Amino acid sequence: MDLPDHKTKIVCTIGPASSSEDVLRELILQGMNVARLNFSHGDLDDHRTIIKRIRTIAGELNRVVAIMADLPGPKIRVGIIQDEPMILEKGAHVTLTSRDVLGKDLLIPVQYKQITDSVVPGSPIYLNDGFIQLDCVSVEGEDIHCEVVVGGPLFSKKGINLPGSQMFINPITGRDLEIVDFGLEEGLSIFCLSFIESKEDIIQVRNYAESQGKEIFIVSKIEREEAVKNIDAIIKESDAIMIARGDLGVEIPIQDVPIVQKNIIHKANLMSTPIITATQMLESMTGNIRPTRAEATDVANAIIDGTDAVMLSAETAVGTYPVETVKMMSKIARSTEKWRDHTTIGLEMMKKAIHKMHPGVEDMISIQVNDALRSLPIRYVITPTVSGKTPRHISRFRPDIWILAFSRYPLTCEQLAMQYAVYPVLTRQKVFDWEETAMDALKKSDNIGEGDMVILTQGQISGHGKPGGTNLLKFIVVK
Ligand SMILES: Nc1ncnc2c1ncn2[C@@H]1O[C@H](COP(=O)(O)OP(=O)(O)OP(=O)(O)O)[C@@H](O)[C@H]1O
Ligand SMILES: CC(=O)C(=O)O
Ligand SMILES: [K+]
Ligand SMILES: [Mg+2]
Repeated sequence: MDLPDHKTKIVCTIGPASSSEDVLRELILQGMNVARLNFSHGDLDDHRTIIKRIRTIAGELNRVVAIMADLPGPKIRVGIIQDEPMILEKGAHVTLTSRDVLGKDLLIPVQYKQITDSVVPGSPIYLNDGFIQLDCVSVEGEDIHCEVVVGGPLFSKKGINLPGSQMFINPITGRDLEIVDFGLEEGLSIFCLSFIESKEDIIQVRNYAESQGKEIFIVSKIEREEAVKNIDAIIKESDAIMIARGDLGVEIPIQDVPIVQKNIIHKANLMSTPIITATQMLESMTGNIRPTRAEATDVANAIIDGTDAVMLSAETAVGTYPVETVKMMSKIARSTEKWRDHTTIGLEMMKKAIHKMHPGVEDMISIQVNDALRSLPIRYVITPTVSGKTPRHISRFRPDIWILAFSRYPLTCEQLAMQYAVYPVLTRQKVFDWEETAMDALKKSDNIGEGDMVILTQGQISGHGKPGGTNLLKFIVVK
């Protein structure tokens, strides 16, 4: 077992800068655990090729690399601008139009027919992740006349945000479901839902996959005010959460993003729901070999907040230094985790909060394990798992040793790839004696020696041969 030197997981968006075999291999070697494919960009054939390539290389390197399909959702975009960029000057008058035209002479096509119903005079309209701001002056047929409040260069296909305006598109689009079909055909199980507002959006996609006999793992992206309001129900219904700060930082006041991030991470930790912090983490490394101090600090703070994974977007999709960026992220993670190992603040807070909920057997097991880790020289926690639940429960305390999650299920292993401190190990055959299997694997790879102590969690198999919940802890001293 080739255990990494940091326990925070790294998600990389794969794009033109990172889809070659060489770069993918380096990304994996430097610490990428999850490859994110953004289906807002690229065509399906390209994505299919990249999926195959990632699987081949991960297999060669004997690493678990999860593949995550990020669905476009109802993101509104600018159409095609003829002479890019179109320069929008402060105070200028421009026209957005839902007509199917090429963008030129301060006329900007928009790929959302009902934009004329969504906005009213006075509505703010943000372009390009909020870098450009327009105010609606008047709506006339299919045209919206606007004044530029904050100017800048505008390129084709950039996103449009209409915070506070009523939207007339369902968060789950027909295109999203087509991509779910494609993903299922390619054997993917992890899907990110963009711009969802309530748990019903999650249920809709889950039911859609179920109607095809497939179980999927849903990462709910929090990037709308409505989703922040409904966060408790959304976490309950989701398999994982992503704080998608790119759109979120335009949809809600940017100064609220840090606190929303902290609150959502804490809630997700309590529910043992894996959480990804995304966007602009090392943004300046898209073009520079080193990040800013503020960016390095942002990555560290997200880890201290309790994030399971940190995500790279443009940095790895289109940046000049994709491999160096992942390397930098790994280094920041390692350094931050070293500090965490000397503090018990997180553990105590989490224990208190869990006792206040209605803890179950697995909650108590996870507390016991983490208490034991503090008092005994334990090297690993071994958690045989079907669904991934037990390793997730233990992981939320952010232990300083690895949780080795042995599973027969490849999809469970993939889904655990985004979980802090969890190292998934795929077992090829049905295992009857987990103690023997796990100890053999550890000894074979020199991860353990005589006198070392490990914890094994186990569940009982019910009369029907179905696995029950974990309810046993065993302390093993290696002989
Ligand atoms: N498969 C791809 N092909 C081409 N460019 C890509 C691809 N994936 C990402 N990119 C580029 O990388 C940039 C950053 O990626 P990111 O996933 O954050 O996209 P986005 O469109 O800003 O976000 P989202 O659609 O998730 O809200 C994008 O603006 C796009 O230019
Ligand atoms: C990742 C993403 O969609 C965002 O940050 O908006
Ligand atoms: K997307
Ligand atoms: Mg987004």
